[in-house]
Amino acid sequence: MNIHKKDIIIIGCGCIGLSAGVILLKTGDYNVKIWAKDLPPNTTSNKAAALWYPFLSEPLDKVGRWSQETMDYFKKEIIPLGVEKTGTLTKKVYELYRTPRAQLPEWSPFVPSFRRMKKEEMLDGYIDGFTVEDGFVMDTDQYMDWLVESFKALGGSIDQREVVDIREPFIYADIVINCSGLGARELIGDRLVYPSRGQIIVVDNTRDISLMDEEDEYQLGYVIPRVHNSVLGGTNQQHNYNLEPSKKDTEEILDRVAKISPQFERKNLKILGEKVGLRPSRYSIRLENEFMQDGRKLLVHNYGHGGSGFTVSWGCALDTLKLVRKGADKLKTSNKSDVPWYSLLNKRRSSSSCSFVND
Ligand SMILES: Cc1cc2nc3c(=O)[nH]c(=O)nc-3n(C[C@H](O)[C@H](O)[C@H](O)COP(=O)(O)OP(=O)(O)OC[C@H]3O[C@@H](n4cnc5c(N)ncnc54)[C@H](O)[C@@H]3O)c2cc1C
Ligand SMILES: O=C(O)C(=O)CO
Repeated sequence: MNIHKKDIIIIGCGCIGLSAGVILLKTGDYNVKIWAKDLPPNTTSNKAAALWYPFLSEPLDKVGRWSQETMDYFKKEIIPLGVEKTGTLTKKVYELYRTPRAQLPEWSPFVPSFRRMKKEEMLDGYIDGFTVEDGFVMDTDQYMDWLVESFKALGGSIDQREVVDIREPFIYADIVINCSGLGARELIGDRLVYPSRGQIIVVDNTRDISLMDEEDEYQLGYVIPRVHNSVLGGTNQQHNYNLEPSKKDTEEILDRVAKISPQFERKNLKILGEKVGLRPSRYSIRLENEFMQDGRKLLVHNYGHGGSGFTVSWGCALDTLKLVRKGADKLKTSNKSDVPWYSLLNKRRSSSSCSFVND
């Protein structure tokens, strides 16, 4: 531990916490430790498909910028390392509709390669759609393992431990990053974050294009080709905490993807497994500073990424660094005569009493 660097504790070892940790460590200004209840492969992040595509997350203008910054980071820092290392493959993506879409997605102005699909690209049964030429997909287990390796190679350390009281990590660090995903509901009492249950099916063959039928944002049909297999999805069941795969959902997903193209009819597929994850949904991704303990401690919130955690991860990590820098400058130095931290423990706090500082 280098005493000239500021100590930071990140709560959470999903794609959000790990990306933030890598960006902070790359500056050379911080000692970074992750505390997390669950480690890969037992995080929501490991249950994701995953492809780069803004989905089920707000606010769409910021999601647009964060998505483009993430795409730029992948192109510069990750894809050149090769698929064997990172499990990341570039794959064009088609978003398909059976009804006309007058409006372009609000995030699209931020993504130069975004365009409406041409007639000749359309699949049977669809009349409208969008495409991003330089999209990419991650085999999430392989990608998460690479993220952990990268974080540790930069000097980061990971403790598997649950944080029951948000004030605990502040005993050891003046700056804490809250990347707890759905856990923020309990950790800081944010009842605005809730689960959107997603079930996926892993099948044996890979394909050349990611195909997403989001005609109905709850009855999803998508095929996401990955390195060694493809992922079929999916479901979007809000406030559903069931982590067990459901036979009914599997059957309905297979019916929906068969409608995308006859090549995905179940007779042509070999099911390798099913996964369920609870997307950390929130009306808006929370990425902001909160000053604690009379301004002597800084809590940076980075959670609530819904269906786009991977898609915005590096953009949000870069903004986390900006927030840390801005917040650290404003921290009051703790002097010894201050009230000791444990005397605050009997003052229960609800999130509504937090003083949010939007930087
Ligand atoms: C089926 C499915 C498909 C998806 N597909 C895509 C996709 O194609 N593209 C995309 O961009 N996104 C996709 N997503 C969304 C993406 O998975 C999430 O947005 C992302 O995983 C959120 O990352 P996270 O790090 O915030 O959360 P998580 O991965 O849940 O990590 C949270 C971490 O915080 C820890 N934690 C929580 N509370 C505490 C506590 N009190 N003490 C200590 N540690 C704590 C947890 O243990 C964990 O380590 C998909 C999601 C699902 C379910
Ligand atoms: O199911 C999801 O959350 C997606 O982002 C599509 O892969």
